[in-house]
Amino acid sequence: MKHQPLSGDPLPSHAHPYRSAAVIGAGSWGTALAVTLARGGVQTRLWGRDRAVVDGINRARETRFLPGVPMPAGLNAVHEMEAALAGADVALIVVPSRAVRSVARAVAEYAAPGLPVAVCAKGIEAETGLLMTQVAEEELGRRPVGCVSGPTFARETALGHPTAATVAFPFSYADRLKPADSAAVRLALSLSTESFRAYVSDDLVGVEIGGALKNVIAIACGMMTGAGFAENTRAALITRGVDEMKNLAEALGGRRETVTGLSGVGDLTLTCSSPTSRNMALGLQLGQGVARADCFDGEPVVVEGEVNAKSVTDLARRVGVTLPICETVRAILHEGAPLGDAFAALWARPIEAEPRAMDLSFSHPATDQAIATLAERIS
Ligand SMILES: NC(=O)C1=CN([C@@H]2O[C@H](COP(=O)(O)OP(=O)(O)OC[C@H]3O[C@@H](n4cnc5c(N)ncnc54)[C@H](OP(=O)(O)O)[C@@H]3O)[C@@H](O)[C@H]2O)C=CC1
Ligand SMILES: O=C(CO)COP(=O)(O)O
Repeated sequence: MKHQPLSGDPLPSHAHPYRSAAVIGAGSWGTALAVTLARGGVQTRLWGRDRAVVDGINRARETRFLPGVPMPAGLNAVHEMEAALAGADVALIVVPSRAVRSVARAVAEYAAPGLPVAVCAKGIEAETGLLMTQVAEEELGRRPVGCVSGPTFARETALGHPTAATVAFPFSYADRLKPADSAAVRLALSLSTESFRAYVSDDLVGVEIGGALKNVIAIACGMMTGAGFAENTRAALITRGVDEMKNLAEALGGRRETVTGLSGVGDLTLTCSSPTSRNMALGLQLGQGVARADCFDGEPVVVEGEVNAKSVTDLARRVGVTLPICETVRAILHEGAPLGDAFAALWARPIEAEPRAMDLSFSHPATDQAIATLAERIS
């Protein structure tokens, strides 16, 4: 039953959205999700660790994370975890991936037994190689843990641009008997408004691997674009990136077809297409030759693909999957490889079959000279 896809039917009409939600993390994505829930009529408490941000939301009804977006009625910010979780029907954890474990631990202290928790961070834990939901599960004990993922720039979501995302939770036997009561269906309904559509999945691995890898591949797209290459290059990276997602998802027990959905191809397309993406933006700057310390004018910015270039390749190596694009980004960001040489080597890999099923036994015709020429063009 574990890997049986849900049907494509509409969600059960007798399902009810949650009445109240706690959103843990008052940055740009946490606030955008809280705004979305509140607009749909869910009483929403947004927990932030920065008192000034919390006060700004409650008093001025605005936040520096989403300038110009008014906070709707039904959304209140709090600074105490206990207050955020009191009476909540569902909780969303929306902090950077490196903070998910400590925040989930704090949530576990006050969350009601059985409270469903959705993790909205994208990444793999560096120290353990665990998916974000697995990290949260370790801290949250017997509470159902799922995720929300998809092509969702926070600002566009908060401004009400039509947006879609996937809500994934494991589907137990009881959930299959009564899908209307499942956390996935109820959270999807809670998030759905006239501008936000939520789809439902039971394939957490497939969904989370898409979210973790797309950031790394977006850095690659940015690097190549920044170095002066154009649309052919970006399309190749996106398409071969999908292959990397599928292979890793499958090796970890996820489904290849999940990768073709919003959380995989959808998010990869978004993130690799726009400098609004912080991952793409980092790649663009590095490709233009800006030193890492000077990127984003030296401001600290959450770039999940940077740390995850290492964690996803560590994980892939452990399960015997090769991720050539992610390995290239890792080599540049973490192993001091010159950008031009690393991308030249990526393009000079042995010729492969597409799709994988075909066996090819000849080797790549590229000579050392051809590699050197491409490396020179990039650097
Ligand atoms: N922004 C987007 O468009 C989207 C982001 N995401 C994902 O959401 C996650 C969060 O990103 P995003 O909201 O954009 O990041 P932001 O930088 O906008 O906000 C991060 C928030 O997390 C808080 N935070 C950081 N570390 C901790 C910690 N140890 N304990 C408690 N709070 C902490 C920050 O608090 P402080 O300000 O005090 O540092 C801040 O409120 C990432 O994994 C990202 O990939 C997913 C979809 C869309
Ligand atoms: O995940 C995102 C959109 O879906 C946000 O992308 P960035 O973190 O690259 O800005």
